[in-house]
Amino acid sequence: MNEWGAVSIAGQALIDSMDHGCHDVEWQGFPVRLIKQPWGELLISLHGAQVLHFRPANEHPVLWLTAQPKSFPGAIRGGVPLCWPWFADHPADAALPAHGVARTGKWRLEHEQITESGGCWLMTPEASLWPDLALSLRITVGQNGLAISLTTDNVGLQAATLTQALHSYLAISARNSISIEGLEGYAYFDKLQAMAQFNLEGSVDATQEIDRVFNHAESVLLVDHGWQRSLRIGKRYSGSTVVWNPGVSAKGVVDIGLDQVDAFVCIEAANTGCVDPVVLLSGESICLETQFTIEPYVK
Ligand SMILES: O=P(O)(O)OC[C@H]1O[C@@H](O)[C@H](O)[C@@H](O)[C@@H]1O
Repeated sequence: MNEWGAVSIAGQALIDSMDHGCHDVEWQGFPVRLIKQPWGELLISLHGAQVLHFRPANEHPVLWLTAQPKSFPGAIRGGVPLCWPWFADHPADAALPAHGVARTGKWRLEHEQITESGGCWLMTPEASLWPDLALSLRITVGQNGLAISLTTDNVGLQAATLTQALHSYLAISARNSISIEGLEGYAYFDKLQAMAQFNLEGSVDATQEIDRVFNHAESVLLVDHGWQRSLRIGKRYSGSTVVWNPGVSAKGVVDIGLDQVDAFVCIEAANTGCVDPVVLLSGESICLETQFTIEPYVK
């Protein structure tokens, strides 16, 4: 527990050791920008342009972060990894890394603006991550919470197809203390059943392993009865909502483990191959966005 009575994240000791302000520091061997302000805390990794941590003042963390990341330059589990320019396995080449190349790419901070109630950060890759596709990331903190927008521009001469996700690891008090609202009645593909298609009857049960891609373009409400918090997960330009928790499959996964599987659920704004792959003509762009907003808790 920290001074606000909130649960600590894996990087909390580092955050607590720093003064208010903005700092370039190292977390577990990864270069990060730590922003500590009266409005809250934000930790951004330059490796992967990944928001690792966000906590508005006097709140529990919004995002979960592993305490045992793979060594640099591996993919960091937690926060909001960028899956791009493909989500899950590459459709044609199994040798390519799952979830693409953005989450392990080198990024730089182009612009930072801090305000009384939040701020804005613009990031770009240090070098092109994929032929003919330019990428940039905007992170915005305001009174309404956190928004992350990933913009892809087709700077080539041919049309390009991509899939992508903002793979949010949302911190929770416990899996059996939450409800996930807004997906009822929607069609989904179940990765645990060879991508068979179903319609969701009732609400999502995330107390056990779950790996589903919903054909769903709306927002989701994550109600945490343990923390008495409602978190709205909004999005733009996304027709797929992915819900993932590894359940018992986390056993032996070094950067999760069975002790942590109860501490998060992933609800991801995505464009997936089975629902809404994106085709960008030459000169076109798409801005995939996810937003996290704390709303009044209603039992
Ligand atoms: O271990 P990774 O590559 O970060 O992926 C984690 C999970 O990410 C989810 O988005 C996928 O639906 C899962 O199938 C996958 O296991």
